[in-house]
Amino acid sequence: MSLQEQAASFISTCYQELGIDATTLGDRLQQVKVEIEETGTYTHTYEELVHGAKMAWRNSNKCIGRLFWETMNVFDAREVKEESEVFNTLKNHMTFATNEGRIRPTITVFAPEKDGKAPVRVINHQLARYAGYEHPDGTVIGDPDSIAFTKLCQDLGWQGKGSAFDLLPIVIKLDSTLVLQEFESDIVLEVPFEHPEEPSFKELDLKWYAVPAISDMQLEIGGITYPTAPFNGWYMGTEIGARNLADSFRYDKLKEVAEVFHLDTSKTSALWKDRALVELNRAVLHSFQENRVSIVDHHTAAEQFRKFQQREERAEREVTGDWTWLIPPVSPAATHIFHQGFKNEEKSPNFFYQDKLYD
Ligand code: HEM
Ligand SMILES: N/C(=N/c1cccc(CO[C@@H]2CCNC2)c1)c1cccs1
Repeated sequence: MSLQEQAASFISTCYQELGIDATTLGDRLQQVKVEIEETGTYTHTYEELVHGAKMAWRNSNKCIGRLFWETMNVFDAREVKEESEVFNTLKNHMTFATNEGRIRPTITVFAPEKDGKAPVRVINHQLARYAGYEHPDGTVIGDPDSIAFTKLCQDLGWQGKGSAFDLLPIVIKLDSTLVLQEFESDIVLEVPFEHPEEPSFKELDLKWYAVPAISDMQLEIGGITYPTAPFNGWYMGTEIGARNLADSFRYDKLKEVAEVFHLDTSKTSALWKDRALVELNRAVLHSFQENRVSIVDHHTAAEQFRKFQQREERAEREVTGDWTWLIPPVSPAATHIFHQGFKNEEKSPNFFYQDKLYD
């Protein structure tokens, strides 16, 4: 589709969903047509940007959390150009979103691509994430998923403490220069893990950051690409308890958890990994709840997703989805999602992967 057609399709849908009267729509479509003819691109109004970002979340096929798509907070940072302003805007996003634990789903939209180039990029995968250090003997401290990015930060002069949970700095790219800055430690809220019944669990010294904020995907609305549009929600417990801390290629903690519960790890048929997974996930949910930090268990999340499906049905919109991502990694068949199919059709507006600026 041409830019003009993509723009017309988005703006028509947007105005129809917002109940804006048709005469305004006609004027707007004409205005956009002229702007594209004159400049090769067009500028979204604030309300088009806000609704477009919400539609992108609603169209995210891999997301189980879409029930709340209309409640997202949208910050318009399209005029933010200076390095210090970019860092401040990102810190303000994290502070606002964290909200002392009552997490607010939020997106900050920076300037769109111009002549195929991004005015600003955030290099981090997430605004908050832990470093990964690969020692010469092959042992890894911290998050193996962060090894390459940690090396980049070190090349840029960053010194981590070398612990398993060192918060990484923010790295942005402006005018083809990479600049880094640490978040002040009070900006990133973290939750230490304890188990609801087993006091010795805390001796594992596990913790995780409160707010997942994806900062490396691009937002596409009506043919316009926003390369930097960091967005956050809250965690589903299994992301931390069944993947980040459990995967053998991540923090690989299942054996240590099994030992805390004196499980027999000599044969798989004792299902010690499954029992360790349940106890680790119970500890994650319990600890977030004890610290009054938003989190959702995978059963509640599935029920919320069912409600999203019902509401979309009433709005006469087909719910598309990627089944392989929508099913939770713990007890998937205990949710309704497992027992149905989804069309994995890509709608727009949406979020997309883009080139990683480091290897
Ligand atoms: C509010 C709470 C939210 C919850 C509990 C939630 C839950 C999830 C989960 C569990 C995943 C799969 C992640 C993985 O397996 O690594 C996911 C994926 C995704 N979510 Fe949500 N989400 C939430 C909010 C949001 C928001 C606010 C946005 C954007 C505005 C969003 C957009 C996405 C996208 C684009 C993906 C796929 C990412 C990829 O392809 O790598 N979600 N979500
Ligand atoms: N709970 C979340 N979970 C995720 C959502 C999207 C992506 C991810 C992490 O994706 C990584 C890349 C592919 N798998 C891990 C996690 C949210 C992050 C931002 C808003 S909600």
